[in-house]
Amino acid sequence: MKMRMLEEDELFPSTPGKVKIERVNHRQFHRCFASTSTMFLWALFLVALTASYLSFQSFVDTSSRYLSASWGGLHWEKQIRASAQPHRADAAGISVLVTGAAGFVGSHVSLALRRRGDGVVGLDNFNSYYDPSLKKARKSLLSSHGVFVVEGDVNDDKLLAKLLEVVDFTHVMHLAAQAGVRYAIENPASYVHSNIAGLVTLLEACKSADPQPAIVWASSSSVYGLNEKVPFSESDRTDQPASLYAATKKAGEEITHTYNHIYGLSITGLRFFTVYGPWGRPDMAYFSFTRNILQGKPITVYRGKDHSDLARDFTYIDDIVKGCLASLDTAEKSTGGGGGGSGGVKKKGPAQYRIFNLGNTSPVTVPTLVSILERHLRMKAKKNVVEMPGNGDVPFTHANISYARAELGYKPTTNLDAGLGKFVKWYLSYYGYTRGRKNV
Ligand SMILES: O=C(O)[C@H]1O[C@H](OP(=O)(O)OP(=O)(O)OC[C@H]2O[C@@H](n3ccc(=O)[nH]c3=O)[C@H](O)[C@@H]2O)[C@H](O)[C@@H](O)[C@@H]1O
Repeated sequence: MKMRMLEEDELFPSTPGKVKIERVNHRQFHRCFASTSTMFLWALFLVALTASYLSFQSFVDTSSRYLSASWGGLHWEKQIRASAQPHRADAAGISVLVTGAAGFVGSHVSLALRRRGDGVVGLDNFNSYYDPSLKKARKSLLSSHGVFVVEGDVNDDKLLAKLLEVVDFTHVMHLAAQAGVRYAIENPASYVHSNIAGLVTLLEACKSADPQPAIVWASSSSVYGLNEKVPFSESDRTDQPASLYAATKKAGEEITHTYNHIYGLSITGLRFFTVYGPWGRPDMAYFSFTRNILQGKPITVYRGKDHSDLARDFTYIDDIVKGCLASLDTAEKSTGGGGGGSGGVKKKGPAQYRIFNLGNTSPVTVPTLVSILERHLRMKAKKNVVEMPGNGDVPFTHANISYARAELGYKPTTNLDAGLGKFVKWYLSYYGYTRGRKNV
C-alpha cells in the first residue's frame, strides 16, 4: 500500500512543542507505534554502540597500559630478584634499591656496590632535565655489570610497593631528586614533585615494607644557605635557605625525621658538597665550562657583590661513593614492624637518625676551577665575568667532615686538580675528542 505523504503540519507542528493530539487517528497511531519502535530500535542500537565503544576504549587503555608499562610480570620479577641477589663470598652482602640509579652519583654508587658483590636494583625515571642519552649510557654500563635498572618514578607508589614486595631490600639508597640550584627559578614545581612528594611516597612505601629497609639519602650542602660560620658543621643553623632547591632538601631532612620518629625508619642524610667527576651532570659548572671551552664558546663566571670570587668545596665522586657505602654499612636496622594500614606500623624502639657532611674540606674559587680546566684541556676559556645574579647561589661552601670521619671513616683523597684531570680524560673519550679536536 502506498504510504500517504505526510502533511507539512504533521512534520512540523504549527506551534512549536504543541502537537495536535485531536488529529491522531488509528492509522496515525500505527504510524506512531511504528516510529516509536523504530526509535526504540535506534536507541537500542545506540546504547549497544556506545557500550561497545566504551569497552573497546577500556580494552585499548588496558592493553596500551600493559604494552607501555615498563614494569611488571613474572620475567620482570625474576630480573629484579637476580639483580638484588648479593654475591659476596663473606655472605655479608646487602640488597640495595638505588633510586636515581641512572644519575651521576646513583650510577657510581650502584657500580661500587655491585663490584663488591652486593645486590643492587636501580630505579630511575630518565627525565629530560639534562640529556637522557647520558642516563641511558650509564644504564647500559650498569646492565653490563649485572645491575637491572627499572624505568619508573619515585612518585609511583604501586611500583615501589611491588619492588619492596618482590625483594626484601636491606637498604634503600635514595638519590633520585630534582638537582640544580638555579633551575628552581625556572621550574619550581619539579622540585616539589621530586624532592618533597617523591620523598614522601618513598618513605610511605618503606615504612609499610616488611622488613623495613634502612634509608640513606642525598641531602645537600645547600641547606647551609646563608650560613657564614666556616667550616659548615652539621650542628650549624640551616634555616636560611637561599634557593627553593635548598629549601626542599632541608624539608627532606625534617620529613625523614618524622618517619624516623613515628615509624622507626633508620635514616642517614648525606649533605653532598658540589660533587664532580667522570659521568657527571652536564648542568654543573665544571661540565658546561668544559663543553664550552672545547667548542670555543664563552663561559659565564659569576662573582660576589664586592667583586669577591665564589668558592666551592668541590668533592670528587669516588670520595662521595666511599662515604655512601660507609653510610650503608654502618646504618642500623629500622625498628618498625612493617605492614600497611592506617597507623598500623609501630616502632619497637628508637631508630638511628644521622646527618653527615660529605665534602672535601678545601674550597676552591670558580676562577681557579677554570684555570685548572684550561690546563687539562690545553685550551683557553673565553670568560665573561658577571655579578652573581640573585637566583639562589651562595658565595661559598666549606665542609667540616669530622663527624663523618669519626663515624664512617670518611677521608677524601682526591684534590680538584687530580679529579678534574680524570673528568677531562673521561669527557674527551666519551664525546669522541682527540685533544681538543672532535673525531667525526
Ligand atoms: O653542593 C651542593 O649541595 C650542590 O652542588 C651543586 O650546586 P653548585 O655548588 O651551585 O654547583 P655548580 O652549579 O656546578 O656551580 C659551581 C659554582 O660555579 C658557579 N657558576 C655556575 C654556572 C655558571 O655558568 N657560572 C658560574 O660561575 C656557581 O655560582 C657556583 O659558585 C649541584 O648542582 C647541586 O645539585 C648540589 O646540591
